[in-house]
Amino acid sequence: MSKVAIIGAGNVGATAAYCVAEQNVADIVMVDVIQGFPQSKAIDFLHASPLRGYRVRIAGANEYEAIKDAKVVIHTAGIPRKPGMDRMDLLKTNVNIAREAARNIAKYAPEAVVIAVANPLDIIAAVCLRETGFPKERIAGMAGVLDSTRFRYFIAERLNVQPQDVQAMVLGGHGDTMVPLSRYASVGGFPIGDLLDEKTITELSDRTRTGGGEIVSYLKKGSAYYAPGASAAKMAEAVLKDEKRILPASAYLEGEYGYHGIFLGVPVLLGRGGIERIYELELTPEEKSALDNSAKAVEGGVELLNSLG
Ligand SMILES: NC(=O)C1=CN([C@@H]2O[C@H](COP(=O)(O)OP(=O)(O)OC[C@H]3O[C@@H](n4cnc5c(N)ncnc54)[C@H](O)[C@@H]3O)[C@@H](O)[C@H]2O)C=CC1
Ligand SMILES: O=C([O-])CC(=O)C(=O)O
Repeated sequence: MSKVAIIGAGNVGATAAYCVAEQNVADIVMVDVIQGFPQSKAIDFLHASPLRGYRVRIAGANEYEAIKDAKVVIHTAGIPRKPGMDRMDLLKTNVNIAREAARNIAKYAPEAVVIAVANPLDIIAAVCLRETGFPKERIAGMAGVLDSTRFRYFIAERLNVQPQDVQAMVLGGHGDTMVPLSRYASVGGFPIGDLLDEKTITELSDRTRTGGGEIVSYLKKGSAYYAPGASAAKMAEAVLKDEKRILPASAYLEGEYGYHGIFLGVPVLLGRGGIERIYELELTPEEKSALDNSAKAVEGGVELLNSLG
């Protein structure tokens, strides 16, 4: 059976592990710096297996060696934000953690597809690319799946329909400048513009942009993890099963959409090889200008990253 390694067994990492277990397609190892912590999660998940029906091996470890030969590595290790903080405020701490993790991924799991999750997401994905030396296809940032699932849920809630019947795509960086593409959103095949008025669509787009912050302001001591964990697991499944899913993900751009040398959320084809294709959508001038604004925010983060040396 394939192996999925999850770096960081905290809220997002453990939730991702639980969701991956339920897919029943890969053994799981969680690595965390806290002694005993990932081991406790692993045993707890195994106790649930008679109830939840999975038959995979689940282990916890404090040494990176445990990720040996993983096909997919989900990098969640890092601090979450608290009220009043921006995701970029996490940069310095989480870059150091990501550098160490990425070097170990390169050492122990050199063939892996890496799904970056820790924030600031588009910057942590860049660190994973630089420090592993992997081809760009094998580094994918998880943000668009989460942001889109939030947008889908808000639309479904408003229309009182099955959330799975709502399709929507959120592009751009994983921050408040992200770009919910309402023009491409649909419900059961109908464009949402046929079902909702402009004011409502704007309201739902705005709530999507600040969806993470809304949870931080309620939770106070951390950030969202159920939907983020499920989103990372969905990406892992696409890779493990070679599903060829079209999903939004943070991908390294070399000219696509006019951007160079940054990770940004765009529609991709996700399969065994990681990001097997990047789709370039036709954007209206308004959409392109919103995406430019989002790319600028990511570029600011990359400058900060470069200044760390
Ligand atoms: N991309 C996205 O859409 C999302 C990203 N996040 C980000 O994910 C990260 C994790 O969030 P949570 O799980 O809620 O935090 P958490 O604090 O619950 O878990 C983080 C874990 O990382 C571990 N850790 C720290 N340094 C480590 C190292 N060097 N090696 C291995 N493990 C290490 C900690 O011991 C802790 O258990 C945060 O940066 C958060 O902002 C959270 C939600 C969504
Ligand atoms: O809001 C945060 O800091 C965590 C996150 O990225 C999200 O939930 O979208």
